[in-house]
Amino acid sequence: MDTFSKSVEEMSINSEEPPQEYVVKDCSFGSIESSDPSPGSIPVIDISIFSLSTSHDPKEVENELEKLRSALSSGGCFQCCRGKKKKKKRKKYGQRPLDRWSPTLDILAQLTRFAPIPIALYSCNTRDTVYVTDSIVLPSAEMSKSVEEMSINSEEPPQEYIVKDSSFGSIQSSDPSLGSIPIIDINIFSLSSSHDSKEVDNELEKLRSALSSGGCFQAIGHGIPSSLLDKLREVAKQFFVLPAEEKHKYSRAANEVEGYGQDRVVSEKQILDWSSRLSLKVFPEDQRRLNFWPENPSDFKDILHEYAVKLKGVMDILFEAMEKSLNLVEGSFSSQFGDNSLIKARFNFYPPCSRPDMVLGVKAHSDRSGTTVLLQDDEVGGLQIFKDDKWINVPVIPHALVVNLGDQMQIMSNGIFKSPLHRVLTNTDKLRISVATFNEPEPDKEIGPVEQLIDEKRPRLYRNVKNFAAFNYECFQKGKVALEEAKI
Ligand SMILES: O=C(O)CCC(=O)C(=O)O
Ligand SMILES: [Fe+2]
Repeated sequence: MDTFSKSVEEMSINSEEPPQEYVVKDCSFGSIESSDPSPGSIPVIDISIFSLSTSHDPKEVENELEKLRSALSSGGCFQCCRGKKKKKKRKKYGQRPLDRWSPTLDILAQLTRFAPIPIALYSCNTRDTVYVTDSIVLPSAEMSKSVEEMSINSEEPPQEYIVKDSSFGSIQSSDPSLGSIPIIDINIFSLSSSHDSKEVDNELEKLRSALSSGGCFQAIGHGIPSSLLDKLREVAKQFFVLPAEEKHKYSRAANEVEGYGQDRVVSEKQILDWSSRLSLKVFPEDQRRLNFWPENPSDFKDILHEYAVKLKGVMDILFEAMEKSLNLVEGSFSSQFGDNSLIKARFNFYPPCSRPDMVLGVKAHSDRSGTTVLLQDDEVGGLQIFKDDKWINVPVIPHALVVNLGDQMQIMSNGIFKSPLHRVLTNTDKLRISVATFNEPEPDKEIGPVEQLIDEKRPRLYRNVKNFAAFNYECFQKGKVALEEAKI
């Protein structure tokens, strides 16, 4: 089977010769043993001194700051330790979960108050050793004001938010194209419905056509009570309008996805989105990190849980219908997600913006998920899908759910179903809320085009992939598009 190549762990265990893709041309760096160890040439800095909560005397702080300035302006690198703790026996292999770095990252974040430097640092161990596990970038934007604050003061968006050569106009001025996103009654697909087979076939054909053209439709008849959808939007709004200090209790770490915050910044050139988000993993249930689930409003957790359980049922109906619409064996898609597939919820909050002609709520992207189900705001539009070479508005239908496919379904369907490019426009006077839920395969499960969809007329378009989330992130950092990179 054609797969992404073996992991380095596998090759190492078998002492295999590294394949061509790993070989650095014209290499002259030798192995780690043969390079000059130069002990002491990378300064070691005790960053706990910079923590706001410590009581070091100002002289000590100044000394350490000077060491920091000198390290960063010479080599641009240092090893950090935190206090003078006893040396603990370190595990031979394996990294700490990244959330354990958070206290260190917080101190590093505080550093930018002292030193206005873009810090590109690495996750650090508690004592003297820098493990290069995942680089984090804390450019000034990440530390600066939130979009909520700027919106309240009607501030002009800073440079980092301005989309160059923007021509998207504001939502009011773009072509409404009502009706161009199909509406599908998914109740017809549920086992308990009593529709005749002709009706079911018609709706399956509508589904196939929607997903293989725009990759998107509005689902009605999904069975989730309207009152629950209203409550979900309401608790989301209540959370986002809380004071900043309250929301910051749930802030995500700079190098993590879960929690409250703005864009995860991976490059200095990145244009920022005019939105705040709260991202939470809801399934598998035992992987929930409840410390990120807001206590305020008090019914937030229960409502999200209730919605998530119902949504899982909707996803099951959708998978079955998608398989049927392509005459596939039952489970062709769903079995690729595994028994412990992930569902992540992302609450999006778009405050009004004084320059909707130059700033986007979310820049154009396709979702990396398998399937995304989106609850839109009940009044304010903004979502646009790129279809037939133009951006079209997704109309607001208060109790419908927008279904758009993600990249992994495009791969599994061998390119028959589409993962649409979409974006969100801002507006000058109304805030907008949406709740996106992303269904993804278990990270360790290999996914790939369903064999039944590969033939001479339609050869295999994509390789098999594992952990598409990580692959996608890697590509994003390099300015590449994961779907393109997964092509054969
Ligand atoms: O807010 C929306 O309508 C869409 C949000 C979105 O595309 C996302 O969260 O991936
Ligand atoms: Fe999206």
